[in-house]
Amino acid sequence: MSVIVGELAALLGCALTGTYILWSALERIVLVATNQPLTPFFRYSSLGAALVLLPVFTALRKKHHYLNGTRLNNGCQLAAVYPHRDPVLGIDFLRNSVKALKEYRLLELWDAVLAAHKGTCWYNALGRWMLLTSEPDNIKAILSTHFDDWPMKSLRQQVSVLTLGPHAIFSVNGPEWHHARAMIRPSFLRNQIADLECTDRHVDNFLARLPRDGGRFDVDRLLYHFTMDVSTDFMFGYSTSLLTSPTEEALEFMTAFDYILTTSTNRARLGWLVLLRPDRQFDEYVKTTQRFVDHHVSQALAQEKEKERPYIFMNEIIKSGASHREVRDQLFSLILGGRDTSASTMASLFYVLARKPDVLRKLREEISQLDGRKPTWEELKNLKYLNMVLKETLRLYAPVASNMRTAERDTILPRGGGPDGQSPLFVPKGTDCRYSTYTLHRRKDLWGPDADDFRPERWETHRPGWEYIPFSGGPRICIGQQFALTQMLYLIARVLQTFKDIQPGNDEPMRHQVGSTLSMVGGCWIRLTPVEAD
Ligand code: HEM
Repeated sequence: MSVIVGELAALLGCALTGTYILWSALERIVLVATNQPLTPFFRYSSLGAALVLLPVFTALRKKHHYLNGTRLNNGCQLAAVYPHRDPVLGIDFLRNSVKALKEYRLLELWDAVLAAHKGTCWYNALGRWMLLTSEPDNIKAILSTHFDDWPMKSLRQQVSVLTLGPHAIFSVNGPEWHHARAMIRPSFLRNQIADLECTDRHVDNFLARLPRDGGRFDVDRLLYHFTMDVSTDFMFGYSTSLLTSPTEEALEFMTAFDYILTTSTNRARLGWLVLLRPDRQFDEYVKTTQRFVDHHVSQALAQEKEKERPYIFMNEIIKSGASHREVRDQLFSLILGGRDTSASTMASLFYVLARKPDVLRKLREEISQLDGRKPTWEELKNLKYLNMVLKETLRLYAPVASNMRTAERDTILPRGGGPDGQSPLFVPKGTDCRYSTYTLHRRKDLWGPDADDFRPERWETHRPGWEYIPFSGGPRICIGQQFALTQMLYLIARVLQTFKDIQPGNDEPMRHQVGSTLSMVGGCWIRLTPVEAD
């Protein structure tokens, strides 16, 4: 009933404001053309007032469309609305979000909002109404069952275009995305992913950098160097060697890569306002990263470079017939997709291991089955407890902690409507929907009362569905999932074979900065005791 009343009121509002705007415009046109007013009520028309009423008219039209869609689509009900103090622009929510972001508790803020609104609600972001959800059924609809309704647009796409280029797999949708995915897929299907030789070389370099004297150090930075070295080696057959002897070119690339990654999210948040805030450094660094990738692509295309390994991702992509530009954008996507996500996950894991002696002890017991041998790929997969520990890390500290999609057309989400949030929800075309993986992975109704605790043992019985999406799900599921898991399992196993104890290097609480991936504030400081120190 309230939907019908609201719909009628919105329709009436639309009719009144629309008529006034149209009439004022006509009055002005007729006056200019004939020097005569159109009606005797001319003096009540005003172009200024019409301009002010235009956004009101647009808002009422959208509201009418939402209410009408809700009424006409069987079972749909209205979703909760965040109780804005400023419902026009939502400045209050923006201010809270910026404050929370600065205090490293943005994810907790969204968590509280979702808890207060039964898992789904509307909020106003500078005049644009957006959905926030942590409902597994909604996430499944967005990523899988209604995949075509929900392309990757808006902020996330803008970030990708800015940093990776227009052809990058993260920047495109529809046929272009199918094409990009098909181009990359063969690189990941090969059993070379299970070939640990390349990873092993970089793990050796990583282990060599770890202090053996029990001194505290920041493992976070070394992990980012490790993932960059290993990614570039797999992609180009040339490693940045940041852990050993980086070239000038590699250091320049790393500096540029870090800068554009940290600033791109903020730049994309500005939308078109970005034109008013040019950042020369950003543009320069984008060129630096492109030059770096270009250089290696050109070498491969000219086949000047002797193959150091039989299998290099770049050569596989080139074989697909892709243009130089496409190869560059995809390779850069793969480096971006792989470097920070894996490093962030492993940093969180080290932080936890330094504070969970029980987990560490169990892990070391399991690893001791290898009798000090380096694990093979099959052995890695059989280290059950290690696999559970990694799953639990990806649950609590999923590096891609939230994500967003945009409704391409009017569509329906299965949950979020009605007072209990369990009815279907009509979603108008153009709506941005943000989903919080952070909240989803910590929901007590889905994970039990100990959802906030790090408890790898839960994975003995838990068979996850859409309540667990560290690698996303559906057709756009992370293409590098197996590659990433193998690298991480291998590195952790080798560290535990080399060091018998991990201790915290400071008393700092774990805090994460939210960018395109999570990064640990202040790094991850630990102390290690080598096995031979008995
Ligand atoms: C812990 C490690 C990783 C995590 C948690 C992770 C997570 C994710 C997530 C959540 C997505 C979906 C993004 C979206 O739809 O907006 C994604 C996509 C993707 N990831 Fe990963 N990722 C990891 C490692 C890697 C690695 C190592 C690579 C490459 C070597 C990689 C390459 C990609 C690519 C290319 C996509 C885009 C797929 C598409 O759009 O079709 N990822 N990843």
